Amino acid sequence: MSEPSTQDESNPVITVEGLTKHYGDVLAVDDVSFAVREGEIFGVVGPNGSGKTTTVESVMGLGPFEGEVRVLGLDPRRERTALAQRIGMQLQAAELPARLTVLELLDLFSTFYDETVAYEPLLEMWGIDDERHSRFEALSGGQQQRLFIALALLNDPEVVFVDELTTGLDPEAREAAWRLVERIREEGTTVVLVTHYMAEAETLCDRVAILDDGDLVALDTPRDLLADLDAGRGVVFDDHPDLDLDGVRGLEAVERVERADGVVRAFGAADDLVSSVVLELEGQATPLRNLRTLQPDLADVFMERTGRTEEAHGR
Ligand SMILES: Nc1ncnc2c1ncn2[C@@H]1O[C@H](COP(=O)(O)OP(=O)(O)OP(=O)(O)O)[C@@H](O)[C@H]1O
Repeated sequence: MSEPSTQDESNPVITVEGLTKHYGDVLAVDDVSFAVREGEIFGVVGPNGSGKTTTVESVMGLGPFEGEVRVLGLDPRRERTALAQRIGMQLQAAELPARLTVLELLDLFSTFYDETVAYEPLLEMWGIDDERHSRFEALSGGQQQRLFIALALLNDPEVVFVDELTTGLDPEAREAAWRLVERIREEGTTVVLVTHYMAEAETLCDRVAILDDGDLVALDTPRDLLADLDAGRGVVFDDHPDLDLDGVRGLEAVERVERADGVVRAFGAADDLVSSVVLELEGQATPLRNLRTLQPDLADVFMERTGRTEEAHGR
């Protein structure tokens, strides 16, 4: 989980107030408000169709919306051209001409900006300097990710928008992409990260806005969202007919015991939950098997706020 954030709270780089967006009869974003602080990784999280892309596209000035939005002090509807010079957007593979080389792509995207950084340090920094003459289609998945980031940083933006960077990547490539995002922030750039992976948001983001069906259902640091959870933590182990759970049920640390599907789950918020359960069951003839802990995560926060699992919605 991220360390407590150290951003300047008095200086939001993005403010969103009452953002509302309809596509015909579909209410895609419903009265959403939040602010993004300078230097943070801000997550926009939620299941498919919850309104993440619509929110971020509105903030970038792509298309009309209702409400008030300021990015770096600019109104994205009236000052979109000026804003485009100061923000970075991560593109999707499908948006790049596959046969162009890395240098040709940098040339192409440079034409959008009044000023760009020098290519060579950028390519070196993201470890694709040896690939400058390679076609996009010939790059490995990891090299493509790094090129997306280099292109998004070509105009030395103050805020960069990263949308589903890790969708479809295997766990190792995903972690490598996370390190890239952290590096962007280390260079002093504010990052707005769109993802439907709750675990990704929990790992990477200083604060997250969780959307569901166009509504903002939670906004805070992952740590505080988890601390507010009623669910507490849990311990789980294999069930056995000879296990007597009365003692466990009576423990001060245990708030609830569930016995179903061949496992026993004991929940509670106390730090000594695990140790007191283990101690209580130690004397019994049946040994504890497959003991493990259950830590609540952002998916539990989503479930508590919406009454649904994220998978159950919009897929
Ligand atoms: N161009 C469009 N025309 C009509 N409806 C749209 C359009 N774009 C999005 N929507 C609808 O608006 C809602 C929010 O979509 P949006 O793409 O913002 O969600 P999302 O959280 O980014 O989802 P995903 O992860 O699938 O991109 C959905 O109901 C979607 O079907």
